[in-house]
Amino acid sequence: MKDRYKGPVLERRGQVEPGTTDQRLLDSRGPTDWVHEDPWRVMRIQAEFVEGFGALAELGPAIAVFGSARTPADHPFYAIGEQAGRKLAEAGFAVITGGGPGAMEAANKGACEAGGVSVGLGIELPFESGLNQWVDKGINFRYFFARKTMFVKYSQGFVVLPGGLGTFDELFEALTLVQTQKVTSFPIVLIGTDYWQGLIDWLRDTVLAEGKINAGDLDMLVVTDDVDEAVSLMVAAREDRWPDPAPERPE
Ligand SMILES: C/C(=C\CNc1ncnc2c1ncn2[C@@H]1O[C@H](COP(=O)(O)O)[C@@H](O)[C@H]1O)CO
Repeated sequence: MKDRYKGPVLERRGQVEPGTTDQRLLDSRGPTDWVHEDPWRVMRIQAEFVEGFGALAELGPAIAVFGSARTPADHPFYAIGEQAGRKLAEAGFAVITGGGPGAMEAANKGACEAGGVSVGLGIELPFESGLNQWVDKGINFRYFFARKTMFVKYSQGFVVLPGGLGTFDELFEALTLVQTQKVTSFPIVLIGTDYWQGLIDWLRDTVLAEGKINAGDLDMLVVTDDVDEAVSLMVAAREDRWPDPAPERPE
């Protein structure tokens, strides 16, 4: 039996697969199981990174706004989300959200109505709701981890409105990246003191007290009810990072 090379892979004896790669590509009558297998998924994952990087590369300074998908349009936090989107846009930031309903929709609406750049990074979910109507540049991701890379790579700060597990996931990922110095000068502002105070107390009284974080780690978080304060912190971080003239993002 001859050696068989498939790209860099050598196959011999019982490991040799019948047919050639070209045959498998061109033979439409072949089995289709491969579309559900990991090597094919890797290509789709790669494609999500390529699409995301390509679509967002020239976005300019941007802030991600996170928050509950379940915030109703008549809730005060919807109005605060809208205000945050609007004021961030007025300060010259693109606004990036998860592109879904609730607090995400509110921030996109504020940014869009203020004439800013309103971005939605949606996620394919079993109970699909699609990108909200206020997203002007949208990408729908299959994979959470590819989508999360985009939030961090293309935002210079996070504004976090009250939310549930999805919001916690995004918040704690950002905190971990700052703590481990994977990202620098990255302000994280939680809006809604009543909502977040319990978490802050637990982080201080239990997590810090048990030595699981350093006192300085708590300084990563600013908690406020004031959208203007949140926006000012984002502007100050932008000025620190790109002091005059207008910001140009490094790769
Ligand atoms: C629950 C419903 C729709 C969910 N649709 C979502 N679309 C886009 N992004 C989402 C969605 N759900 C969660 N996310 C992400 O997590 C954060 C919100 O999660 P939470 O658990 O609601 O706090 C948000 O920032 C998104 O990035 C139907 O109402």
